[in-house]
Amino acid sequence: MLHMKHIDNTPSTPGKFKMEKSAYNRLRLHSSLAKLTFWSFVFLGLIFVFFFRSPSSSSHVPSDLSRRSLRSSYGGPNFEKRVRASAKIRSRNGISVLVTGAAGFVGSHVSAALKRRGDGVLGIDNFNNYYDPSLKRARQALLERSGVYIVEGDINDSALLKKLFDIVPFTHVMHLAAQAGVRYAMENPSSYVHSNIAGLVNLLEACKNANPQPTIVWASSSSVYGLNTKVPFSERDRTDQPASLYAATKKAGEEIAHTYNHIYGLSLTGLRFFTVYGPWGRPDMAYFFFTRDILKGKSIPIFEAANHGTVARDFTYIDDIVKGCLAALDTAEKSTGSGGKKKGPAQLRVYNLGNTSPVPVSDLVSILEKLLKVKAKRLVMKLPRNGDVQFTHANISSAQRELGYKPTTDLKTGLKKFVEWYLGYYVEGKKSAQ
Ligand SMILES: O=C(O)[C@H]1O[C@H](OP(=O)(O)OP(=O)(O)OC[C@H]2O[C@@H](n3ccc(=O)[nH]c3=O)[C@H](O)[C@@H]2O)[C@H](O)[C@@H](O)[C@H]1O
Repeated sequence: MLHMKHIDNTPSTPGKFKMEKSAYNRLRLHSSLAKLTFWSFVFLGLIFVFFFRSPSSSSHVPSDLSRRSLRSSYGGPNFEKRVRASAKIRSRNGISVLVTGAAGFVGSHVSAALKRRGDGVLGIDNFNNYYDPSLKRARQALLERSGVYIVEGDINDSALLKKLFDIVPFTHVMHLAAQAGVRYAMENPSSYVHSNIAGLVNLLEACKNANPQPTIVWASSSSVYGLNTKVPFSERDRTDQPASLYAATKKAGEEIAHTYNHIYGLSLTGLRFFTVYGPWGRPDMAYFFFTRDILKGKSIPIFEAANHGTVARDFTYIDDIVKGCLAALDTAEKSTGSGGKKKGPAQLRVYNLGNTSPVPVSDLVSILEKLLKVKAKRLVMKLPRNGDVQFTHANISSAQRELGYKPTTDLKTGLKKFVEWYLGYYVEGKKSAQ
């Protein structure tokens, strides 16, 4: 009102008042029309957004990945049928397990072993290209033949995880999806945070919300012992001086596991794997690319510590690791919570799964030379400061006592099996090793 009065009584030029007033009225009419048009557009825009947005893009779905996944292959009766069939328990006292990273090295072996003994197994894997994805596809094809379906998706996709738990009341989760490799962390640090931290939290969120809550067994790493010098490494030793971001994310995973156990009553068992090797292994690991490069006649870098110090690893054969994983699943207690609420204290465990006999890297090369019948071109180099530690050695007394874990394969026997597989897969199979 005051505003109007002020305008009405303020002619700019004498004699022009009347005309100015009608011009002002026209102006007001125009501005009202403009406002009306503007708000109509806003309103229509809101209606458009409301009706045409994907139903899966509601607030609990965090990323484009989630939207894409639900729109495309996930969902529908055929998908649910495949998921249910794969997770179906076929033995008395069997368990139903969601295996993350099922197309990976350890994941594919564990999935196959569970399926063989009649457990229900559903895999999930994002098939990323950290190493040759065709090897992951070949593992997938093998599992497919034994009735294990691997859903192609990321553990960061909470809508997908929720959907899987809605379809199957998994009793257990075997969490093996991770960004592995100690040296690659300097090249791509965020992939470690994405998979080993954000992915783990996302998975634990899905597990804690599930009803019933599953029991979780997951892969930690020998690298958490970092720069420790006291050997063999025991679970009671300090783990607060990691030498790589990989190790730091695995250590963080152990603390995150503690939190979810404490707040939500999730039963959690972390397994500290010691340099796992064997058939269908990871091409980024030394024993694997040494084999490839020895056969190609390329030189191989062999690390040594200061003053010609030996670099050694407690190399552990895949079958021994698989037995440890299954024993951890079988001895784990149930989670105590339901639908996000803790009902009582739950089990929280961590075990070393190693071989207990460290072997110098130069000896590993000698074994490969004999098996391949080719002399290696050795290029001895100083251990780079990019994540490697000088040695690892597991004390496995806890796993022995509580899981009945007893490794039986020495490095020579295990590498023989690896080389047989390698030659069959790459040389006879005429595939190119990348
Ligand atoms: O136990 C683990 O938790 C980790 O094990 C594995 O790490 P590592 O034990 O470092 O295996 P890997 O790279 O095969 O090097 C083997 C040896 O070769 C030496 N090495 C390596 C490369 C090279 O060019 N030359 C060399 O001498 C090197 O110094 C080392 O002594 C997994 O990759 C990792 O994901 C994690 O699971």
